[in-house]
Amino acid sequence: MIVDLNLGGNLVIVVGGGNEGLKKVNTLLTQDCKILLVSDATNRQIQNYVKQKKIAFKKMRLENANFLKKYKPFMVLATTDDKELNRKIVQQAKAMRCYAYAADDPEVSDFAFGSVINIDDTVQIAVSTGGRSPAMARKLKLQAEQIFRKVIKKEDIYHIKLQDFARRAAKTKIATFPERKKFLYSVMNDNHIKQLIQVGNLKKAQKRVMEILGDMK
Ligand SMILES: C[C@@]1(CC(=O)O)c2cc3[nH]c(cc4nc(cc5[nH]c(cc(n2)[C@H]1CCC(=O)O)[C@@](C)(CC(=O)O)[C@@H]5CCC(=O)O)C(CC(=O)O)=C4CCC(=O)O)c(CCC(=O)O)c3CC(=O)O
Ligand SMILES: NC(=O)C1=CN([C@@H]2O[C@H](COP(=O)(O)OP(=O)(O)OC[C@H]3O[C@@H](n4cnc5c(N)ncnc54)[C@H](O)[C@@H]3O)[C@@H](O)[C@H]2O)C=CC1
Repeated sequence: MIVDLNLGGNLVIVVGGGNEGLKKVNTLLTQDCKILLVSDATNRQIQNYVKQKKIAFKKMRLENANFLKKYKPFMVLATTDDKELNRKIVQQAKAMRCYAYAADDPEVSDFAFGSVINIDDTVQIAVSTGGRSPAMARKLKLQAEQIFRKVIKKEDIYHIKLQDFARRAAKTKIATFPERKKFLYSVMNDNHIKQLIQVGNLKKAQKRVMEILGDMK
């Protein structure tokens, strides 16, 4: 089952600062969470993230998973190349009731990663083969990406941002679901809004949304 997890600003701990650790950090940086990386060594890209204060880093050689007890993570990702250590980390994380993942052990992980197309941090499209072939998931993602980047236009991204604005306003100002739904579709189909979005004028489009909302009362 593919779900879109809400990390809700919580702490995610990534153990291991190699290729897999970096991949996970890159994914997490598109999400709303705090990131702590624990590893005895890292690569340059990770060091850049630390310098830019995008992630916290603890340089540590681990023998076991006891260090986790000092934290209150929402999710723990074990990405070292030591299978035994990754397992201990997953066990400890589960004992602490957080989501646990090991890069080398789909059996014990609470979830798997899909191969994700990320368009402007606004639309995400995931390909999963359910663990059958990660390499094929990646290949299909690359094929699909060419198509999706043509189909999803800049205007669609603006419309999503405007819908976000309009739904928030609707939730406080329109009492029933059918009316809110009708309002959101009228925003999407409004010719004036379409024109404003074409020229990238989100501010004026928001003003027009509030006018439509006012007219509904
Ligand atoms: C189950 C899963 C759990 C998880 O880790 O999430 C998992 C597990 C494992 N992958 C392994 C190997 C490879 N993984 C990749 C690539 C990706 N792996 C990803 C996801 C997943 N990998 C989950 C299932 C997703 C699905 O089936 O759809 C992607 C999609 C997303 C991501 O990692 O973020 C990302 C592409 C991202 C992109 O670029 O778009 C490649 C290809 C390459 O590197 O070129 C290889 C080598 C070739 C191959 O094996 O296919 C091994 C080691 C096996 C061994 O030791 O031999 C394990 C562990 C095991 O199976 O035991
Ligand atoms: N899920 C997936 O898609 C994939 C999973 N893998 C698996 O992921 C594992 C990790 O792969 P890579 O990141 O490429 O390895 P890597 O060797 O690049 O990175 C391992 C990292 O763990 C750190 N580390 C190892 N032992 C440690 C300890 N005791 N204490 C603190 N830090 C420690 C190292 O310093 C290094 O930064 C591999 O075992 C492989 O089986 C590999 C490729 C894809």
